[in-house]
Amino acid sequence: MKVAVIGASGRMGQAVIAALQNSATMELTAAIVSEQSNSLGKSVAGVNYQTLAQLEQTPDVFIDFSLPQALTANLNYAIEKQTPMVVCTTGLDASQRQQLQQAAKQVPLLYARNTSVGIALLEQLVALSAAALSDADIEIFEAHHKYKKDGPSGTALALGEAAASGRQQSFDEVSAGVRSDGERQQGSIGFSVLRAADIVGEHQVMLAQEGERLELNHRVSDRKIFAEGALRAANWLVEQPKGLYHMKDILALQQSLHRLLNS
Ligand SMILES: NC(=O)C1=CN([C@@H]2O[C@H](COP(=O)(O)OP(=O)(O)OC[C@H]3O[C@@H](n4cnc5c(N)ncnc54)[C@H](OP(=O)(O)O)[C@@H]3O)[C@@H](O)[C@H]2O)C=CC1
Ligand SMILES: O=C(O)C1=N[C@H](C(=O)O)C[C@H](O)C1
Repeated sequence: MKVAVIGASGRMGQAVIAALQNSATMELTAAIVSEQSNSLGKSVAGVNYQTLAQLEQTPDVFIDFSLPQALTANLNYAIEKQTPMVVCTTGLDASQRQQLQQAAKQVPLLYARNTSVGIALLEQLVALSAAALSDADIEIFEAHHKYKKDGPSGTALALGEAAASGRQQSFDEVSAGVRSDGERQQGSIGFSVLRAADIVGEHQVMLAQEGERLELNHRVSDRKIFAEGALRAANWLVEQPKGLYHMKDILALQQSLHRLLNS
């Protein structure tokens, strides 16, 4: 399978390229960067860095770990070439999320703010816990490396959305955003953000009640976890009809949880 990586020069782009070099079935055929990139004129894993406009050979799938400002051009290209795309970029605003929905009517897209299996499972556990502990105060903490541009992380927001959906609430109505001062409003979901050194990605969801609290933690110490998840997503996506998919669709976690809860 021919794979084009968008954001190829970045931390995640490099991790995906390393994972592709270990794959028996998938190969890197294009390393896409921005028009301003310092990497143009250089190569990686035997492939020259190039812009999307310079791409000559259409791949079987795109894996996008770039930045929000690249989204529109990336989606338009995927539609034009009728090529599935795994979108892993975070920090998208509401109109960009809307663009994803629209584009998915024309081409298969998988949107994953976190491609690890652990976070896909954690989202299900958070929805379940939020429903079961319906009065608990929910707070979400995330920690990442000092270069991360967006915050709260895409994963933290996805976990907040999972908690709200577990309580059949609208996330926008219950989200308190990043906490600063003032009393906590009952039923709100607050976020705390830490940026330091080389932390790869850590998330904690706390469900606190008087006298006890449940803490659900996930820590990634190596970006190959995200890279391998993205390859798994790409492998799965190329077999799907147009539509918008998520990691949970690949892993069928909802069915497993449902079976367990009903056994
Ligand atoms: N879903 C997941 O599991 C994960 C998602 N992420 C997300 O992935 C994204 C990238 O993270 P990370 O690798 O750390 O970030 P980096 O800043 O290291 O990499 C982003 C790369 O995107 C490239 N880029 C910028 N604009 C464009 C453009 N218009 N077209 C093509 N490439 C472009 C830049 O390359 P150049 O300057 O050379 O053009 C840059 O190297 C972030 O949104 C992050 O939150 C991160 C980890 C896991
Ligand atoms: O920028 C990162 O590094 C990460 N971004 C993703 C996010 O915003 O949730 C996923 C991961 O935690 C690493």
